[in-house]
Amino acid sequence: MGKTADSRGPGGRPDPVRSFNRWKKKHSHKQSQKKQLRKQLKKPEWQVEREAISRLTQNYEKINVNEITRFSDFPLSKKTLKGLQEAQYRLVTEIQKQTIGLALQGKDVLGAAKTGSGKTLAFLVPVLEALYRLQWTSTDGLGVLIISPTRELAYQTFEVLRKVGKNHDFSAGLIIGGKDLKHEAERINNINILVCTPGRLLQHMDETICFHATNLQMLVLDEADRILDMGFADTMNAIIENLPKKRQTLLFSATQTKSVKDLARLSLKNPEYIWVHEKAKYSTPATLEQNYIVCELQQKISVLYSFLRSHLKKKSIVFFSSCKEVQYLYRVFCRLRPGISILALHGRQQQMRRMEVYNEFVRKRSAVLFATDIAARGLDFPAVNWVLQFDCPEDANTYIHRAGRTARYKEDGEALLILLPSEEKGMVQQLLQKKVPVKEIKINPEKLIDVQKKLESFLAQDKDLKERAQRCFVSYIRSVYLMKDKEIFDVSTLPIPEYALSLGLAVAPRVRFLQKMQKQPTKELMVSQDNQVIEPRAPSLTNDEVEEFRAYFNEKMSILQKGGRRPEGTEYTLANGISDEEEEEKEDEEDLEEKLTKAKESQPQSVPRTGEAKEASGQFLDRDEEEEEDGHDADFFTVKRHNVFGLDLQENKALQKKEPSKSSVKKKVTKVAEAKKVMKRNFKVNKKITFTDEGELLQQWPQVQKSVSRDAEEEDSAGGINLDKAKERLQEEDKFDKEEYRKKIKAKHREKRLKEREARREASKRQAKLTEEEEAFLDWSEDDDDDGFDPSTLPDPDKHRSSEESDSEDLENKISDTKKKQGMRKRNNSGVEDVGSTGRSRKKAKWETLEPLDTGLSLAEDEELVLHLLKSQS
Ligand SMILES: Nc1ncnc2c1ncn2[C@@H]1O[C@H](COP(=O)(O)OP(=O)(O)OP(=O)(O)O)[C@@H](O)[C@H]1O
Repeated sequence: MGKTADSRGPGGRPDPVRSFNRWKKKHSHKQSQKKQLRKQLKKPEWQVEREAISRLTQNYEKINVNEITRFSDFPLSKKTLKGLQEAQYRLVTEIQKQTIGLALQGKDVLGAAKTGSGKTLAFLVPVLEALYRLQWTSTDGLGVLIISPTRELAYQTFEVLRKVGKNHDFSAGLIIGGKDLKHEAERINNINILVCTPGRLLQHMDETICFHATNLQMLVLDEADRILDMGFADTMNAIIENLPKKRQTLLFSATQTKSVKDLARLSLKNPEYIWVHEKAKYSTPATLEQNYIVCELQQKISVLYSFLRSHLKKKSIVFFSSCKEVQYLYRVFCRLRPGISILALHGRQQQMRRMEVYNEFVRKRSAVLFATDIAARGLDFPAVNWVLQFDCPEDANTYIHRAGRTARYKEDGEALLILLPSEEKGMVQQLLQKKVPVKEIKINPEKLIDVQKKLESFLAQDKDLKERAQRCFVSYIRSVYLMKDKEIFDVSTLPIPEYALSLGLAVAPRVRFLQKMQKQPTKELMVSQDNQVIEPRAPSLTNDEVEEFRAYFNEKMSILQKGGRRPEGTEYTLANGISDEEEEEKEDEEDLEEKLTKAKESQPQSVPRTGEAKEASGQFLDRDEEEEEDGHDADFFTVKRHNVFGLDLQENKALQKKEPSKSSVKKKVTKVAEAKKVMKRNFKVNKKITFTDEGELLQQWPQVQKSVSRDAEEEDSAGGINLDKAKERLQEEDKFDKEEYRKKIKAKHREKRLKEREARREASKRQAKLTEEEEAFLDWSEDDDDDGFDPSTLPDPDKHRSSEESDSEDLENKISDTKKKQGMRKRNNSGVEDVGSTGRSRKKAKWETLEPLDTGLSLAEDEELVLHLLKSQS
């Protein structure tokens, strides 16, 4: 009130002086604000940014998880927020809410949350902010490493990063292999955020000059439990060695590792464990409906076909345990034409094809993707309705990841697991332990469409398909054999012949390790010392053995992928970014498995290999196995196994010391002993005989001995191998061969000489003819002078020239012949050749020997004549 009275002048009118003062005050305040703004605008961008950064970092400590519902509730840079908004990310998910704040504060974080809950953004947002805070530029080099277990997952993460981080100025790169290493190497040094697979990253660390991670600020492991498991152990150890100790580390997965050992490897500093759904009733998304069916192995293909026929409008992923199964069944199902488009994704495809399939499946509204476990983790295909696990997953974690390809981020989805009767109890138990709610449902037998006959007819027409079926068969059996959990996976309970029939094969391909395995129980009975009857059981590998084997396999594959070259002092697990999961499906997997079987055999208690000869004549086909036989390393289990764990030299020695008894017990098999064994068996080599055009008999293989001592050898062949005599014989044979060779070479040279002379003679005849023609032409042109000149009547200048050239060559040849003869004579005289004088004499001879020599004699006679002349000259 008083204020109003004051501001008014007499008569209630406003006091103009006071009003003016008030206006002046307001105006000057506005002016000063404008001035400040103008001043700020003049500031360099980096300074404005720095001030904004300092305001943000001050707010980091004030983050209250309970108050956060949106990304904008976090103190994030405008660039990141803009990127998130443009990609339609506004509200945060639980894992994002709980981890982003901690990560912004610079803490090491282990985050676990159900599949499809948004873990990718939970680490990408802190990644962008970390580099923004430091005002990172391309000249600062590599700032963040994001490692994914598969190429597809790395690609997907990279795409999200590009989308969300598009307003930032950092450079991001994707290094996943399958591309030219050089091409990548040229760009890798300018990358600030690198999304990669472990193998390819290590390859660059080792092979790309100038590539280093010394400035690294943050390491992110997506699907951390997978990356830290045995399959990637060596690669990851080597990568970590190349990283600075002072850095921030973020680990994310739906099934997080709790292994202290793993975490120690990463040297985490007081990490924050965030298990979002630890107390949840189930470990899988609430919107995911999960069922399983139990059916016989031989029914599975028909079940799958019937399933597809009844879900034609849906988008489904079908998981198989091996690559060869995917390859075969994909082809067969394409031929069966179920009425839905089928795609296949596995580790043996070309990178381009893999990318095509991935993008195609993302785009499709209804389709079915046949895949191996390379598609099990992290992939975010939109709107997948069904996940069907055709083969039982190796453990509950794999189940969770596979099933998690559907029902992602608030969407619904269904998962169906197909179990064999022998797998049911163990697997269901494991799933329930892991809080996975699965219910059994029954197949309606009336709706089951049997496709076996169709498959049989396909295979009868197509040999290639049949071979694929055989490989698929062996591959599946092996995958079961190799499974760690022997309570669930028992290869001896599989209905082998029925399974083969269901694939369309009339006869089951031979699976060598199975045959050997079946023989083993007999041996066990034999070695039983306390006269107790031991139940025959399938020999199974211990978990450790399987793990060792897998790790060894990875290592081997990486070397193969690098073309067999392995830089000294480095231990690769994977190369070209091919994940362990992919590699498990490679052909060499089988090679190694076979090695494992062999290694087991080589142990003292293994079955003696008496049945080998019988097996060799076995009626069954097994191409893969035959290939695997080659190049097997008998001692792989002892020597290579040490490498698997990256033990240092001391440990190696210690291990070797511990095992002297084993090696001394084993008798060393020399080549001689092997040969004797073969001789005892009356082993006969097949002969390859061919006939010449004249009907003459020629033995091509094995080569018949031609030396003189052959008879002698035959005489004492009864007495076994005499090494000295064998050596002598070899020497004789060698001499004989050399002599033969010399003769052949001589004959060849002679023939060549004769041909050359013949050619020269021909050339000189042609020359004579041409000179005649030329003269005739000149005469003719003079006669027809009035009719005008027709150029087409001219002789071809090229021809003419070439004939001239050939003449001059001819001439030179002659000269060189003469020279040779002279040279021969000279050598004969003095034994030393004077290069200078030869050159001069050549020049001279060129002008002297112009006339072609035609004596009218035969070549041999010519030669003799020349020699005679030369002799008489000397
Ligand atoms: N805050 C968000 N708002 C909206 N959608 C989101 C959000 N966060 C993530 N999503 C979406 O959720 C889906 C799953 O996210 P993401 O792939 O990160 O899951 P994940 O937890 O990594 O799954 P997985 O364990 O299978 O790897 C994606 O399609 C993603 O776009």
